[in-house]
Amino acid sequence: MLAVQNVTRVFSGRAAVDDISFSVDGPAFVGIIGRSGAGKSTFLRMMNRLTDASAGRICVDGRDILALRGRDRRAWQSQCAMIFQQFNLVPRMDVVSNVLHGLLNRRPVLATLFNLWPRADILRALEILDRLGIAEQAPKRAEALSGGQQQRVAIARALMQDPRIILADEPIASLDPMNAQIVMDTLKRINVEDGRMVIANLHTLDTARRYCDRVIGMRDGRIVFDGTPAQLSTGVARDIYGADHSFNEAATSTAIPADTAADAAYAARLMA
Ligand SMILES: Nc1ncnc2c1ncn2[C@@H]1O[C@H](COP(=O)(O)OP(=O)(O)OP(=O)(O)O)[C@@H](O)[C@H]1O
Repeated sequence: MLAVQNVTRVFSGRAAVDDISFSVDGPAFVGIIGRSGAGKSTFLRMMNRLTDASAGRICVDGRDILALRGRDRRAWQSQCAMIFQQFNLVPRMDVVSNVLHGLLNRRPVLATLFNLWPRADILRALEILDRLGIAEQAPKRAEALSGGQQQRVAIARALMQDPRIILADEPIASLDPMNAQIVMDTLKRINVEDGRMVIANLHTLDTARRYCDRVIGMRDGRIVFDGTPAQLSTGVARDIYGADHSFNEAATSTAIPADTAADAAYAARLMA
């Protein structure tokens, strides 16, 4: 399904992503880990065609998406939705309108400018919000929601595009542990129930181990680990992060403290 072949991106003579290759056969949940500056965001941005590659190919079902131009490039961008650490919602706009903005490229510009959406689109947006457990937030301004709720709105906006692949760039880096779990559970549900591939840049090892089918470790633009969560030992993690023996996994943990069991139960209900 996805074949990344010798992809490189150079900025000012320095490779941010340096000749990386890997392939993914089915709609897996892939986590990319590595310390700051390893090249994780640059890779996701190349996948989404927000950043051009300097060399290489990214083939999806045999088609090199790096070669797409104009309308084909925009069509690809709507098939591969992006979720960001800072949610990137329009803060003063209501939630349902934010979700509808997932359709921006597919509806007449003038209509979207005046926030005039077909009834079927509005109903679909509400259905998606309901699925993600935040339908009651639909009329509120996005800025009135908690971080976890805002990230779920961003996921709903992504789903509105009906994408094949969801790219998530540090989706939980700004969230507290409980909201981080709800957002990760939501992404996992979409992966499992809808069969959409998820590729997520993650900054915590326990999250990568818990949610991913496959983990790719990057260091200085290169892939230095590609395996299952079970293979991601502390020693391997130390290599990926370029840390010495003082490297402490717990410091990167987003585990939920025991006294928030009720919140965890709520997250579990969402998964049911
Ligand atoms: N537009 C740009 N112009 C110049 N250099 C860039 C640009 N984007 C990224 N870089 C550089 O490329 C390298 C990789 O950056 P990237 O953001 O991909 O890393 P990352 O692993 O996602 O890190 P972080 O977790 O901090 O976002 C860094 O050295 C960064 O400074």
